[in-house]
Amino acid sequence: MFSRYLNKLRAMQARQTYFLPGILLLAVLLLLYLYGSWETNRQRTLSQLESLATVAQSNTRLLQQQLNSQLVSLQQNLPAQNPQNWSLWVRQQHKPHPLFSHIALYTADGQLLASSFDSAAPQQAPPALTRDGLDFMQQNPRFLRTLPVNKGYYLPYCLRTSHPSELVICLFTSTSHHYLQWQAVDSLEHSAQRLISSDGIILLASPLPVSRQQIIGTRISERQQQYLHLNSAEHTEKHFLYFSNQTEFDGAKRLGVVSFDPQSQLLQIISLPMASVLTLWLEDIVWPLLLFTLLLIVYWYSYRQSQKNVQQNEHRYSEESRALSEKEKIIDMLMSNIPGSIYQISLPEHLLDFISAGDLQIFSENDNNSVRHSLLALIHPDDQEKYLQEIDSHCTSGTPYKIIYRIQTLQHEVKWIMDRGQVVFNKQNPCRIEGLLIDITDHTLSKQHVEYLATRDPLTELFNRYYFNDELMNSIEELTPGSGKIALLFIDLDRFKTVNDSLGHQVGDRLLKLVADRLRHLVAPQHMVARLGGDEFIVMMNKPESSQEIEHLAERIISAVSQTYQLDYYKLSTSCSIGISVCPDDSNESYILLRNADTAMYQAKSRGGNCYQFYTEEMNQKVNSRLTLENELRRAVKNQEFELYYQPQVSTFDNRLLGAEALIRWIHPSAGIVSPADFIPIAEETGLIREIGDWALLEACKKFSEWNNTFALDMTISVNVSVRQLDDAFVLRTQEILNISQLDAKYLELEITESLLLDNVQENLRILDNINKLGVRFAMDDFGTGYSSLSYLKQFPISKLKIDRAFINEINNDPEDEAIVRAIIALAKTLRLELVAEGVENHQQLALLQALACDSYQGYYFSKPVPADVFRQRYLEQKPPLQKSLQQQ
Ligand SMILES: Nc1nc2c(ncn2[C@@H]2O[C@H](COP(=O)(O)O[C@H]3[C@@H](O)[C@H](n4cnc5c(=O)[nH]c(N)nc54)O[C@@H]3COP(=O)(O)O)[C@@H](O)[C@H]2O)c(=O)[nH]1
Repeated sequence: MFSRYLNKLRAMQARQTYFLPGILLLAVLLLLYLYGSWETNRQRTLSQLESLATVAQSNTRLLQQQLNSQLVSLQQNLPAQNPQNWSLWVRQQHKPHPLFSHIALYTADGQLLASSFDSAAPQQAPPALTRDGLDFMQQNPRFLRTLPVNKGYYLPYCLRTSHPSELVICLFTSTSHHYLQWQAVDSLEHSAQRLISSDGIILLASPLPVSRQQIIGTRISERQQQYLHLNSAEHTEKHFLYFSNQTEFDGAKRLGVVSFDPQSQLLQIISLPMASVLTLWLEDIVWPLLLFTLLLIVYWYSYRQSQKNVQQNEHRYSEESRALSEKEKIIDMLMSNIPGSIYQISLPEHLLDFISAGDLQIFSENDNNSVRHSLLALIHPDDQEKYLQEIDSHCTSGTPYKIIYRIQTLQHEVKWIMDRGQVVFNKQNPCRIEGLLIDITDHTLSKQHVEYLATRDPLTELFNRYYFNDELMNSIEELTPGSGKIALLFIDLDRFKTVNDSLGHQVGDRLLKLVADRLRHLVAPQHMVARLGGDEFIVMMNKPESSQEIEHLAERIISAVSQTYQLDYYKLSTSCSIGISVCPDDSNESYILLRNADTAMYQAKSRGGNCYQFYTEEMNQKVNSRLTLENELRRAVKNQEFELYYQPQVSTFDNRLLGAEALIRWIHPSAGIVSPADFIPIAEETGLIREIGDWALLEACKKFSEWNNTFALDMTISVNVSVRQLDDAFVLRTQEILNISQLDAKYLELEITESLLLDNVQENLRILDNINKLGVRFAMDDFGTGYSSLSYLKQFPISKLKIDRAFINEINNDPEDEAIVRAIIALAKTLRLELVAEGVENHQQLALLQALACDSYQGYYFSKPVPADVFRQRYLEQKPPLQKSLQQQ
């Protein structure tokens, strides 16, 4: 659209530039035409004047001839002797004649003798002849100076006669005689005739205005005489042309023809006023002039129209230009905001014809834009082949394409580019590419970073579990029969939890990083090491040569991990347990391989750790039975398959019932009673312990509330609490249970295992304190088997120690056990803690405990754990005798 206006405007402007030269040309042509027509008209007028002059000359000659014959006749009639009265003779001779009106007779010196004019009135007689004419005349008749007579002018034609008196006879023709009065011919109106004697006297001027009559008979100016060559010897019969400067006669500018008649010695001038010449010329040119004017008007009109159109188009052009520049600004702005650069490339050279600035700074402002860069040269060498292959394929298909490659900018920056373009064809030949380059560097780098994060463990920067799983599955898929094996080495740090809990997570994290570094350096590049989480690592060995190679790596890992670690303020030692599974020997499924390696690792742990263990099928069976148990336990929770047994706690000295420990039993529908030793660990691992523990606590509290009330007792109930149950919710739950059961908090004692309590000291301490604030007391179970830290003992709100069965069992035979029990009793006394000895099975044990002043005991010696109704019936309804013996059992 815009270019159409522009082309139109240029064409119009071009046409306009021809207008002035056109006008000039027309003017020149007009001038040439005018000049030509003027010249033609002038020549024609002159030629007509020439013709008229010729006619006038012959008329004059004719007049002369006739006058000559009259003069000759008068001369012949002259009397030989001078008469008395010449006037009479003149009257006699004077006869009417068409060519002259009067006769006069002069003396040789020009004095008038007589005339046919009225002599009575002197002013009506011709004046004397001047000498100039007479001297010149000789014997030949000729016209003399025109004379004024009686208010008129007469042209005398005179003959110096051969009379002895040298008389001169003159015939007078009035200048107003019709013969002399110039008759303008039709073809040349307003022409005038002048007769001038050879000595420059104006003889006749016809027509002549009255005001100019006095010039008749006068001599023309010297300048005119020279002009007419009157004084030269060139008087031949030729023509002279007058132009507009001839104003001698009537003051009007004239164009005329001068002919000199040597015979009559007269100059005959035929002229036309310039005004008439001009009129004739104008008549000639009027139509062409009108035509030209019309042409000019049309030309001018079309010029004006064209000018108007030019102005209109200029206006439109400027409007369009403005709109275009606005659009350009918008497009520039849009282009600069486009997340990329629009480009055009010529094929096959791959030279950039155009590339918008956009936000893709491939070229700096200093780059010479006139230099056409090759996009191909900018593409990273590693990506060029891929780029060319793509372009080639799209040169055939012509479909839009999307290629991602790197470019090196002229500032040596590497950018990731998404190139979305299309090949453009010219007559089915690929000629160029048009497209959009989008800078996806940030996106690609962040994607790479995300991919890195997605595949890496943030702490150790080893591969993470997800990436490892993918790689394991891929490796298994690629494995073909006979092509080799894959070995998984499942690594778990021994007692890492203790490090974490005792030295804090920061130290634990640093230890994990150091372990990861050692693994990274140990494992060859064709293998892979990853962190599964926590203190679990895994190594995937790709196609190990033999089981020896696997063992060798496992040994090296164990050795490396067990080397001392130097942390800022700590020197730490740890070890690891490794479980090994092999594909395809142990499984072709990645998750089974992992599970098997895990199982084997647990086996290694159960062997004391710091060793490796290959997976065996038996391990799996064990795991399977455990899984079965887990499922059944879930069902048991759902179906309330539990029952509480109660084992009495009695005074060492008099068997007085002090309280009881609630011990859970699982009444399995088919297997019968299942020991808590078998299912509590699974309940703890699966989290089912919360539900089970809550149930046991509620049940025990309800039972003892009931029994204390019913039998007006002061009995304490001890309930085992797993450390997995300890959280803020448990505090609330305990309060709630006390409320529900209406048991006084002072009768509730919660048993906590020492070793487990120390796993998360601060948190556990806070929770125990909160429970203790309810009035609930705590007993430390299995005391002596764990760390037996005195500082913790002081910190925790413990009111009772339960001496572990392991020390009581051989107390009578093993002095060390006795010494330990003795120490525990002393400690409890010092700290003012109650004491219960567990697992008292015989009298000797009881006796020794009595000797050691242990307050109370619990054990088969007095009673095994019994169901509630048995407990009620046996120990509440029937009071047991003091110092009950073994026989009662
Ligand atoms: N978290 C919970 N743990 C519980 C609960 N109920 C029991 N348990 C724990 O299970 C473990 C095994 O308990 P159990 O099979 O009931 O064994 C207890 C006694 O029967 C046994 N005992 C008592 N006297 C003797 C004895 O003279 N000889 C002998 N061989 N065994 C005896 O000791 C177990 C009581 O131990 P403790 O709790 O440490 O006092 C056991 O660890 C229970 O704690 C529960 O509800 N929640």
